[in-house]
Amino acid sequence: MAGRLIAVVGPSGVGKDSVMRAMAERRPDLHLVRRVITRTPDAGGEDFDPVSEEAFAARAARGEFALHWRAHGLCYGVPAGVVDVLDDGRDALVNLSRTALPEAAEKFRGLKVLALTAAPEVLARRLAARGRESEAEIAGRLARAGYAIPGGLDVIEVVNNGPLAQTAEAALAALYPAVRA
Ligand SMILES: Nc1ncnc2c1ncn2[C@@H]1O[C@H](COP(=O)(O)OP(=O)(O)O)[C@@H](O)[C@H]1O
Ligand SMILES: O=P(O)(O)OC[C@H]1O[C@H](OP(=O)(O)OP(=O)(O)O)[C@H](O)[C@@H]1O
Repeated sequence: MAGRLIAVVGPSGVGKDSVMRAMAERRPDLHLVRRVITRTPDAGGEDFDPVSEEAFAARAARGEFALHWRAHGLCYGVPAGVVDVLDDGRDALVNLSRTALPEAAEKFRGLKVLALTAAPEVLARRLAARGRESEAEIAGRLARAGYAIPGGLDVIEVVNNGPLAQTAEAALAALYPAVRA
C-alpha cells in the first residue's frame, strides 16, 4: 500500500519542525522531507537544502518540486522525490504552508493534515527564544498566526502547549491507532 503524505501545519513557532523530529525519533520508518529553501545556509533550525532565488526558479521550471510556494519573503519547495518514498509504502512528514494545502490535497490522495496549535503568548515566547528571525520578522509571522486551515481536509488537531514528547505521542496515536485483537 502506498504511504501517506502527512502535512504538518500551524502558525510560526507552534513547533512544526520540533514535533516532526520527535515523531521520527519514535518511528524511524517515518520519512522527514528535507525542503529546498531560499534561506541563508547557516540559519539553523530545520535541516534544509539552501539555494539562491535563481537556482530555485530553475529547479521549479524543471519540474523538480511536487509543491512550492512563497512565504515570509522566501521560496519553499518540496522535492518531487517524495513520491518515490510514498510509492515505497513509507509515510512522509512535511512542513507545509497552510496556503499549499488545497494543491497538496489534489496531488496527494489521502493527504493527512497534522494541525498544531499553541496559545498566542507561547508562540511569541518560542519565536523570540528560537532567535532565527529579527523582531520585525517575528511580528510578521505572528500576524499570520490566525490563518484558517481550508475546509474539506482530513485534519488531526494536536495542541503543542505542553512537553514535546507528549505532543509527538498524541500525534502518533492519532495517526496510527492501535489495532485491537
Ligand atoms: N513543546 C515544546 N516545548 C517547548 N519548546 C518547544 C516545544 N515545541 C517547540 N519548541 C521550541 O519552540 C521554537 C519553535 O519551534 P519550531 O519547531 O521551530 O516551530 P515551527 O517550525 O512551527 O516554527 C523552537 O525553539 C523549539 O525548540
Ligand atoms: O502559510 P503559513 O501556514 O503561515 O506558513 C508560512 C510558512 O511558514 C512555515 O515556514 P517556516 O518553517 O520557514 O517558518 P516557521 O518555522 O516560522 O513556521 C511554513 O512551512 C510556510 O513555509
